[in-house]
Amino acid sequence: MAQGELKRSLLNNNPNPKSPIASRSRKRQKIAEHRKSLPIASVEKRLIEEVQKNDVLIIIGETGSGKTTQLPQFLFRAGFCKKRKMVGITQPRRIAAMSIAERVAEESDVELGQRVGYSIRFDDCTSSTTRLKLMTDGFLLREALVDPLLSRYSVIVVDEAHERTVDTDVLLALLKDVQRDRLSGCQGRKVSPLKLIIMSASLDASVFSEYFGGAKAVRVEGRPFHVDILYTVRPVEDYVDAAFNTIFQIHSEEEPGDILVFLTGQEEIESVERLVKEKLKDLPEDERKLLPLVIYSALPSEKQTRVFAPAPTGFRKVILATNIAETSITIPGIRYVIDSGFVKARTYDPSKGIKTLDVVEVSKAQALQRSGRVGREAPGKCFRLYPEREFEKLKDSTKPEIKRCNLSNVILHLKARGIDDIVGFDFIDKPSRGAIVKALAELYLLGALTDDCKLAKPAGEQMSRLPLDPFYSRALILANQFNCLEEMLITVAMLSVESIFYDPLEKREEARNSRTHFANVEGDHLTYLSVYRESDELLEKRNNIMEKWCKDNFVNSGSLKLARDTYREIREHVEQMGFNVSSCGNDMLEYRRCLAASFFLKAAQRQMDGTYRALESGEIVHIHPTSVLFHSKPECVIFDEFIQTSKKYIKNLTRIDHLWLAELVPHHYKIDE
Ligand SMILES: Nc1ncnc2c1ncn2[C@@H]1O[C@H](COP(=O)(O)OP(=O)(O)OP(=O)(O)O)[C@@H](O)[C@H]1O
Repeated sequence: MAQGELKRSLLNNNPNPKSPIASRSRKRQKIAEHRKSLPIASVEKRLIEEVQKNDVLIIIGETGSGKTTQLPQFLFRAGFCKKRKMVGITQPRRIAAMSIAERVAEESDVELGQRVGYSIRFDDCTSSTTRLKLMTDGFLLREALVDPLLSRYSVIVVDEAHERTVDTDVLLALLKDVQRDRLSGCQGRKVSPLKLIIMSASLDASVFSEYFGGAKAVRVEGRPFHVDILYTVRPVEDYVDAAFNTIFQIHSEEEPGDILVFLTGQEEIESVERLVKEKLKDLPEDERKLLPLVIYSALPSEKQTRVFAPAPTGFRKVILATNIAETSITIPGIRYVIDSGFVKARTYDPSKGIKTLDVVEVSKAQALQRSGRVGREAPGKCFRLYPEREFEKLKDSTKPEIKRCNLSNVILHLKARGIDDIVGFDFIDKPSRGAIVKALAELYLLGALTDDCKLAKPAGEQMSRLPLDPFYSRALILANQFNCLEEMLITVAMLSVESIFYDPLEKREEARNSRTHFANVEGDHLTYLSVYRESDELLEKRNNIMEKWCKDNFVNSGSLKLARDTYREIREHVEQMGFNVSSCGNDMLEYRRCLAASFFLKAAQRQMDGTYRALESGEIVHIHPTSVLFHSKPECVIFDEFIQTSKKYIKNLTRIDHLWLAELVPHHYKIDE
């Protein structure tokens, strides 16, 4: 964003500049009073003293006690932003970084993007005057590649550390190094020491304390308002049904106030949204004032932020959310939370390269965070759709993501920072040796590492600079040689977002029929290319018909928009790397050969019985029903994803000639004798 440019209001509750001065000052006064009443307000002095005394401080406080919004302002007041230094506050999620920045700007009575700003992928709302910067932990990790000492920051606050995302874990490890390097005046530069604050409401402080050599932990006692926790008497048979019934029970029996419902994924959310809308049609006029809204990660930011806007007068909002709304954020007006007790969790089996997406029980820490979305502005209620005895049996916390994900990206990042001993690296929780070895081997085969496991030049360096899965980065580097970079940029952008197409359950047939004109016999990658190109032509004509076009073709408009943003960002990256973005025109053969050379570790061959064998792992797999190749079943394909749901499926496929593999990747494949 251009310096100083103003950002739209996310929360829709910024003072209207045209409103009378009196109302503005009333609002300011209200905010000031509210801030004073927060539990953290009474310990400002003590917290600042602790930060001054300790290089690493762990702060644990109840949800809503004011950690995230107040601590940055305390630090600003205490002088940590003097000499043009910044305080950086990281969040695991984009939506939290944006909405908290807006709240802190409002409380500080400054324009967003000036003293208080945020930086997330695709959206930089900071300026040269920014002193308090909210960002995702992934964003700070990338910044550390450019500025290894993070020299512009005096303090980094890592918020919601209990989530233990892979980015949080790697960031904490790097920050430990940065602190040491800054103390020892590394790289001949004099940089003042870096303070690190780790925060959460549901943190096992001992893990972090030990990791940082006995770091001090302080507790902020108290929460703003009481929350009633209600459990079911017996386990429910179907939590989606139970959630639906609870929404209407609250709507008819409880005092006014909005409802936040935690479900597991987009499909579930859409189905409850539909059910709610249908039921509302049958209700008498005066009982219909319920407004369903949805929020999940595949929605573009501007749609996600709709949940923050107040409901029209007399209406009650019911927000159907995934765990994206579980931590950090305050959605004004929420008085009731419904916790299904379930979440979708990703795991990865490195030996087979297979991802699993399972619906699993939440941990106690997650249940606590969910109930913590109420009781922030007023007393609230949390309806847990499971009995109390089931709650007691839940795991305390979720398994750290680093122990259940593909490590290629992490390793590439560490290598780019000059860290070569990955097995000996000081992770908070060490990933298994097998997972590390597998990722190292994969990176070597993809050309990112040399045979002595050093970052390969230039390919490995280029791959580490691209904010992408290493397979996609390789595809872009090769596409530069195959003269199909334009097509590959689109492909990678489309593959980087969640489900471009949506198939509503009751309209599955209609959805598939409406999309047949995009379908390409060679596979899904070319099909995505057609969708993108058609949307390009449409945008050139008229922007406002895009939504309708998406609806008619069952294209997920949110995902398409994200893909278009991703395209622009990656294009900028590759251009900065000196690549010339050329197109292969109609020569799709070269494009498919490029895909084969890029995804050669994800190739599968048809078997006599119509199933496929993944050449790398030897696993028997099936073409996913959403693929355009589901019926034609070509002899050999490359795929993007290997995922286990009801069966082992391969998704996003393109037909290739198996002889290409030996020709294009002779170091890995040999021609059959
Ligand atoms: N956007 C907002 N609109 C209205 N009130 C808000 C908003 N953001 C924060 N608040 C108020 O400020 C309080 C403190 O919020 P803050 O996010 O700092 O708490 P926290 O301790 O970090 O909570 P959590 O552990 O859930 O992240 C909330 O309880 C709420 O009363």
